[in-house]
Amino acid sequence: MKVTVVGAGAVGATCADNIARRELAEELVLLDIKEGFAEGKAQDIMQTAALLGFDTKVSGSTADYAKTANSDVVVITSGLPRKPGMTREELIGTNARIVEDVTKNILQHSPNAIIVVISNPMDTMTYLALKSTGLPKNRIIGMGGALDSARFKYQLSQHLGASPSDLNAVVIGGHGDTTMIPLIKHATWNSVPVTHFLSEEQQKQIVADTMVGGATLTKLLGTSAWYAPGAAGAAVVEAIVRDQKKLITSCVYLEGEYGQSDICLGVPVVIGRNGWEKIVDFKLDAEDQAAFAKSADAVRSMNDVLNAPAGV
Ligand SMILES: NC(=O)C1=CN([C@@H]2O[C@H](COP(=O)(O)OP(=O)(O)OC[C@H]3O[C@@H](n4cnc5c(N)ncnc54)[C@H](O)[C@@H]3O)[C@@H](O)[C@H]2O)C=CC1
Ligand SMILES: O=C([O-])CC(=O)C(=O)O
Repeated sequence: MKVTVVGAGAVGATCADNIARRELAEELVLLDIKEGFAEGKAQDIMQTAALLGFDTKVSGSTADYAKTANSDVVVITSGLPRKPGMTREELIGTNARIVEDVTKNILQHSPNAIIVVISNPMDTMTYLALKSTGLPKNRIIGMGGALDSARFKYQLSQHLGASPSDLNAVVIGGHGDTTMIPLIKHATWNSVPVTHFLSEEQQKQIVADTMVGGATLTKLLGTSAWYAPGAAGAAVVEAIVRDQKKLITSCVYLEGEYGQSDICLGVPVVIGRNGWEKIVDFKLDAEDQAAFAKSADAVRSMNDVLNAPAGV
């Protein structure tokens, strides 16, 4: 398998590092627009091979897309990250241009690639990637739910004193500070509902802290996070290249599922060699369904910015 990661910054390089050390590809190309940057990151990762014992061949490229030719999976992380006090949505103007340009270049050399979009605002960038390329919908996957669900499990683990890997919990909806929906009523600690252990107050706190997980780290770091985002991107790549049929909440194109159409939003999907292969459209209660509709409204108004005359 050949994987390309576009953007060799914090998230792209961390994602590439995870892919290499877990040998998710035989060949891995890092590409960046900044002269020499991707080559440098690739060499640095390759110099861990003797220490960590992996055989993935990692190389870098300064915007030479020919080197990415025939990639099976392409992860797009190119674009600006937010600074403290900003929302992800404020990145739309610059990042839309970058994502549209990168996707076009990628497909010229890898027409069959499955594309994993990470750049923010991710729900709108996923929609843009789909609409601007006209690719079959199953080949465009936005990564947000994998990360938000991992953060949800982290918050739950802190309150429960539980191992995060013992927890089952998902976040659906948009990947925004106010649009994500941590489904706490469905979360379990090895099959026992977490609501059994937590007060109403604690549950509210966990949901609120999960929703601003990215903003909290941005404030602490001065830029947005990369370890968990990079690992979450690699988890989606792993599900594809190993044809795992994993159920991972991801941002995909909806055509009536969860009552929404013509929008990309986070829902549980089965991921395998064909990209996202199936949406699991399970019945939400009235409260969660209303939250999903509200989340869709917010993402749809961001998508509308793409077509606005003064937009991108
Ligand atoms: N979906 C998610 O869950 C997450 C999304 N993000 C988003 O991922 C993106 C990247 O974040 P970081 O890696 O922290 O930023 P960064 O600034 O460290 O790296 C971005 C890289 O993109 C490169 N780049 C810019 N334009 C390019 C182009 N046209 N072609 C190729 N490379 C180009 C830059 O040179 C830079 O090296 C941001 O938009 C951020 O908001 C970050 C974390 C989680
Ligand atoms: O918070 C940000 O801007 C980056 C991101 O999407 C995340 O870490 O969830």
